[in-house]
Amino acid sequence: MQRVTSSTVADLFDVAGTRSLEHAAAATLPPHTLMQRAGLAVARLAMALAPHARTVWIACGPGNNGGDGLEAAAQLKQRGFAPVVTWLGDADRAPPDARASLERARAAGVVFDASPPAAWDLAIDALLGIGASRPPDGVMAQWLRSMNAGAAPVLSVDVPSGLDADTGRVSADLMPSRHQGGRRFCLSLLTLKPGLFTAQGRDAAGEVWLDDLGCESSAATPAGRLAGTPPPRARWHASHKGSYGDVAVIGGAPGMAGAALLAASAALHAGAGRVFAGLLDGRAALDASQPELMLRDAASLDLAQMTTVMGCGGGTAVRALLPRVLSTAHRLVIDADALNAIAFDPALQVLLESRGRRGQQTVLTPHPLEAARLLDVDTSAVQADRIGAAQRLANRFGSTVVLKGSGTVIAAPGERPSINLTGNARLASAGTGDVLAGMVGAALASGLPSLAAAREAVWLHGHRADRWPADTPLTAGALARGGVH
Ligand SMILES: NC(=O)C1=CN([C@@H]2O[C@H](COP(=O)(O)OP(=O)(O)OC[C@H]3O[C@@H](n4cnc5c(N)ncnc54)[C@H](O)[C@@H]3O)[C@@H](O)[C@H]2O)[C@@H](O)CC1
Ligand SMILES: [K+]
Repeated sequence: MQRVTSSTVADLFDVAGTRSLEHAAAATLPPHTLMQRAGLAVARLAMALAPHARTVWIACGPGNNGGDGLEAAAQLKQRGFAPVVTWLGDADRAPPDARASLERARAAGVVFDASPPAAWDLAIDALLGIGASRPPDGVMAQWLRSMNAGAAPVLSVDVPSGLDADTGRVSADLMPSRHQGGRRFCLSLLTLKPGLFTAQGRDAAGEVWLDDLGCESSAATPAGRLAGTPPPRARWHASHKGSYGDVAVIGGAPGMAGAALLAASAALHAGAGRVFAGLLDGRAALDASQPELMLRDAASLDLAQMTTVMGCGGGTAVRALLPRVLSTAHRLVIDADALNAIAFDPALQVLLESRGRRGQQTVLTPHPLEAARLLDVDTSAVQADRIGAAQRLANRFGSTVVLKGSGTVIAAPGERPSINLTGNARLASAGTGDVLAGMVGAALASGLPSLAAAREAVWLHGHRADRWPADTPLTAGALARGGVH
């Protein structure tokens, strides 16, 4: 059993992949073995989370997820705990593994009840796993809401009940409250599922653990991966500012210069050799607080030699520069208003598509609304399948795509999408996206290929937020400079 952290490197398997692994494993093992291993793993984690628990409420559903709960109840009871099971199944219709675990729980003397105990020290949610076919309702939903509202920790078996294991969608009324409720844990069984790490999945699951039940995962193709910590990038002693590349930030239309200056600052502090700010606000001549930044007229920059970060605070003015930038920029990060301009202009889309064929590296950094515009769908369609949306965008435009939001997805044509696990809700503030664009620019300018550059920058951006002191406000300016100064 292992805890999943932002450094974990692991494959992610969707429901179809997990099912085929389950079948392959079950075929080589005596009957009920997988469920017994699953139940034991749940019981062990439960004991570690609440070693002094007097009452453990285990809510079990009608299928094999419920079977895991019943097995865990038997194991806990045998170890001196007092599990109370509420089971929504029917002994005559339960799947064989669950029925065997039901017998074991009964034989162990587990208490079964029709309704939850008056109080509990740990709740185990074994209502639905990867077999959820519709949003929970009725008694099941009521029990989930009780768990969410209780002060005790909640341990979800395999996935939080009602979570779409492939996409991370959960119906809003079953999400834990931000203001009440205990800590949340999820023990994913056999495989890690992508939905645990993106969309609402991270908040619904809480701290994720994996038990592979002693099974190999080579019999299925992963749907994605957790890429873990990027490799450190060495700076040679015998190097100079030209060794780390030039970044040109183009954006900052009148009234929005701050966005471009944030991106430029982030590029500078992320290690770019030289940073030019090509502001569309002709009035800005010097940023006195950042004298290292070289302010230039955007039209005068030789983009073929540089990495360009395009769009931060660009407004509509950025549109006129895009044909030249898309054609000539050797390495390019496209953000914010530049993405919007491309979404509404088929001619720009053709220019973007052709970059890959010319060997030019491109990273798109949309948030869900920008991604929706580029895909000509609405935001909810993007959020309903973030991994699929990121991959479609990458394929459509021949670019690396960073789909921002909880569980940032990074996709590139022909590559397995990955989900980044650094970062937290403190990044939900103005300007942090501009900072990320600048950081991707610096990574690209160093010579990293676009996918590696995107992964490195996204990881580092979130990592800075994760290390941010709790008592210090996180501002984009300080984030760009690498921390609190
Ligand atoms: N068979 C085994 O030995 C193993 C099973 N495992 C567990 O089994 C789970 C998958 O089991 P199942 O395929 O039985 O699926 P689930 O137990 O996730 O759910 C399927 C059952 O719930 C019902 N159902 C679906 N949505 C519902 C809803 N909204 N409201 C009420 N009932 C609903 C279905 O009719 C079916 O009876 C995994 O998530 C995992 O927890 C794992 O432990 C691996 C080993
Ligand atoms: K569950």
